[in-house]
Amino acid sequence: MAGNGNSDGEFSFSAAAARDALARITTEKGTKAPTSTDVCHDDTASPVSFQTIDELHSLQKKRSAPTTPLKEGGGVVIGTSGPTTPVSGESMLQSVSASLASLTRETGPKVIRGDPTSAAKVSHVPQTPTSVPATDISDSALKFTHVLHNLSPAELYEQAIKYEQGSFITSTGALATLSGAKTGRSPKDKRVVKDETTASELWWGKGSPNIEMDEQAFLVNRERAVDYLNSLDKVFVNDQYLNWDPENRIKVRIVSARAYHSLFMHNMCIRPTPEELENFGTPDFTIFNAGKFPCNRYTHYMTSSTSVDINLARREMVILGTQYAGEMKKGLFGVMHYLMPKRKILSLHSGCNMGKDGDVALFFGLSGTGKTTLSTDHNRYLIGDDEHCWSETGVSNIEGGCYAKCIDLSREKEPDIWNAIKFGTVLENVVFDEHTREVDYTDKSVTENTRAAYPIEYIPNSKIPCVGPHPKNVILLACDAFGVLPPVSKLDLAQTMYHFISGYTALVAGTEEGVKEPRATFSACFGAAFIMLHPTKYAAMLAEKMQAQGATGWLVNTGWSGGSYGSGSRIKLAYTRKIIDAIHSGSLLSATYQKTEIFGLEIPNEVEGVPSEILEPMNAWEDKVAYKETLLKLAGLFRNNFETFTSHKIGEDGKLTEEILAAGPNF
Ligand SMILES: Nc1ncnc2c1ncn2[C@@H]1O[C@H](COP(=O)(O)OP(=O)(O)O)[C@@H](O)[C@H]1O
Ligand SMILES: C=C(OP(=O)(O)O)C(=O)O
Ligand SMILES: [Ca+2]
Ligand SMILES: [Mn+2]
Repeated sequence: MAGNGNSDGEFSFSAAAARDALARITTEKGTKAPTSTDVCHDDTASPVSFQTIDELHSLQKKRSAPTTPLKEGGGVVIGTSGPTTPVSGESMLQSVSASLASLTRETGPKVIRGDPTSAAKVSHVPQTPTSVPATDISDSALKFTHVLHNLSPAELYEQAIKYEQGSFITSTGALATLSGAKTGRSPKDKRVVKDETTASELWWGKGSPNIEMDEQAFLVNRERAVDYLNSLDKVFVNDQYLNWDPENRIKVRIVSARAYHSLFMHNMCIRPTPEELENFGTPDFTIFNAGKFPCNRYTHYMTSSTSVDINLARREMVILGTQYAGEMKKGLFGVMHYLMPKRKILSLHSGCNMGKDGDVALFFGLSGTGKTTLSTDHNRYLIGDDEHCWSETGVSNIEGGCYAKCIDLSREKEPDIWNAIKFGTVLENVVFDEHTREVDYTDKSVTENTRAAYPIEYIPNSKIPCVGPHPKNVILLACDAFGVLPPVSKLDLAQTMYHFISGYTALVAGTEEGVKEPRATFSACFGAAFIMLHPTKYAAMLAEKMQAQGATGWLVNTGWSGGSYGSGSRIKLAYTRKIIDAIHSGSLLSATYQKTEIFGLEIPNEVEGVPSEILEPMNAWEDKVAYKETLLKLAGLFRNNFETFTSHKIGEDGKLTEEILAAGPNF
């Protein structure tokens, strides 16, 4: 019989022995309380060291060892039964108090470490010792804010389940949560403070994701968020890092109201060691996530009750009116798109993995094109699924976790993602069986954008630390729902830049209301929503790096074949994986190629494991006239989109700019 661990395969259990193991009940009556020597026990039961239920409970939890001893009577409050983690204590609390301080009143919040419901003896936390005129004292200054600092996943589970509606443990141990009314990002509600510096540095105007607000409006929203957070019994504070490149690591602090948000960022950012946390000091960037609380439309620049505001000068981000956790991750990505190019480092909206021989591939693409799915490859080391940096020395992941789509997730097609959905993983907006807690990944009742956020080490072949050498292949992913782009084509540098700047994908608008026209999306650098500078700045850096490293560009269509959405079908994931394998191995480089009309793309005649009929898209279409019309239509959309860039020079090289302009469709 399997499972009992006996080497000879036998299982034995003596009922008599088990009965004897029970401590005997003493029935003796007497005035004196029984001592351990009075209690009759046999040699299999050990003496108990507790006399009361409270004592028993106090034995259950061992205090986490702080890396430095906390001062006796030093004023830092540590909960005895509330969640605790080893940190620097006093300096951390003072730093958090400074983060949470109102900018309009003279006294900051009083902060205490630990859960407000814990039985901890609460003593005072030292505040900035200013003597405040009585008229400036407000009730909010008299109140304590409990700080739950860098809790562990287990502690965050307990917080979520106790206090946040819609939090459940699924059958595989993940934490199912609801993100509330917003189940995706709100790009129209993004605001960036336009000041003297950012006015000239950032990309503003048509096509730009940066919608302006002024410093004053930012401060109004900041105060709103901080007052909201301080009005709560407790706030969660995460101190973590971005970027696995140690030279260019950024310290981030996330202050939030929900355990869901804290666990999400615990998984998505880089987790500090206890020693690093102790020496964390002042963060480089702080998020105030008050997403449960709306912004006020009477505030200048506000057009809805949602606002995601970035102030680069203050190094702060404020979130009001959306609880979708992805705002925090992608908001920080935007900040990196500003900070990194200043250091001559290129930030990339791409997945990244590495083969056994150290060959690195980047996977660019808009949402839903396959960055996460294709970078998670059992035969390769995962460096990251979404946000990277490319510096003088190679690539590094910005994050410490992955954020995978779960809709229609299957164990067969995506085993590593499937297996990563376990204890510690945040599962957003999925539907599950109320009794078994088994998740139905096909259910879109809450949203189609169901997600799993897990630490990168949950993928068995992740590369820790998440860094690698210079990329050999740069793969541009497009999910072409028109079905006219080839499943794979090899690009020269000018074509790579043309398609990088275009940032094309086409998805289907609404799958529910029957067959609809695919909608083309062009998003510069495959991530216009997150870039801060003009797209040509990133493009020039990419061209320079690809040229210097001799990297090859590829365009891979992970969308439709044999017709547009409705008549054709999505290219099988198994075929796309074969195509990607052939790129990684280098075998696709030695294939014979032919050039397509209009787009001028080089397509291979053969790819191992892929039916050759589908490699030239026209072959897969029955109606050749419809194919040609659709192709021309898409070419027109590309041309219109690129018009805004025709007046821009890419880098120093005037020749490259001309070549890029010529690398688009010809018709
Ligand atoms: N041929 C294909 N190539 C890549 N992904 C595919 C393919 N067919 C279906 N899919 C599905 O499309 C989705 C791709 O999404 P994802 O990898 O999360 O994109 P991104 O990370 O770029 O936002 C996944 O749900 C995946 O299962
Ligand atoms: C989290 C996101 O990334 P992606 O869809 O590319 O995985 C997003 O765009 O909100
Ligand atoms: Ca994205
Ligand atoms: Mn992704």
